[in-house]
Amino acid sequence: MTMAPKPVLFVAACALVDADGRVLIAQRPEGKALAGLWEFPGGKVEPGETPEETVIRELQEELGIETKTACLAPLTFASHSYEAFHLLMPLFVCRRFWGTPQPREGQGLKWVRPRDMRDYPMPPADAPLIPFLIDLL
Ligand SMILES: Nc1nc2c([nH]c(=O)n2[C@H]2C[C@H](O)[C@@H](COP(=O)(O)OP(=O)(O)OP(=O)(O)O)O2)c(=O)[nH]1
Repeated sequence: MTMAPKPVLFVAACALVDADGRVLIAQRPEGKALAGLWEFPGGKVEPGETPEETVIRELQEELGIETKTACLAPLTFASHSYEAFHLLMPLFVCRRFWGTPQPREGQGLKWVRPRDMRDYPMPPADAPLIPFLIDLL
């Protein structure tokens, strides 16, 4: 039997870094897929958007902060097969942003050191990204 090919889902995410080298993670709200897990802020790349534009939009919508393309540095990416789709997710690093992140969607927010991220359950696609943040910070 042949299987239907999985669609590739294109998501863009961002590691916001504070002056102490901690990274912001957000808890996925109830009702969404992977609810309760801690993730990097971000979301689906909409048609016509660059991944940088997606990150800038999602940071505004989810956290109420502003940044710009010049402040987003590519770090690495996730490529992970979930049951229903294959996730392709570039991860940017952002150290320069305006405003204080607020939980605009009622999500939990936490600033954590990359070496402590293992204490926060994250989606399976995210685990391979953590060593890159440990090396960077
Ligand atoms: N934002 C984000 N999504 C992640 C991470 N790891 C991971 O597997 N994902 C998955 C979960 C979702 O299947 C997908 C992101 O979609 P989403 O549902 O959060 O995106 P969105 O905000 O555009 O969604 P929605 O309002 O349409 O529900 O990527 C991560 O670290 N950050």
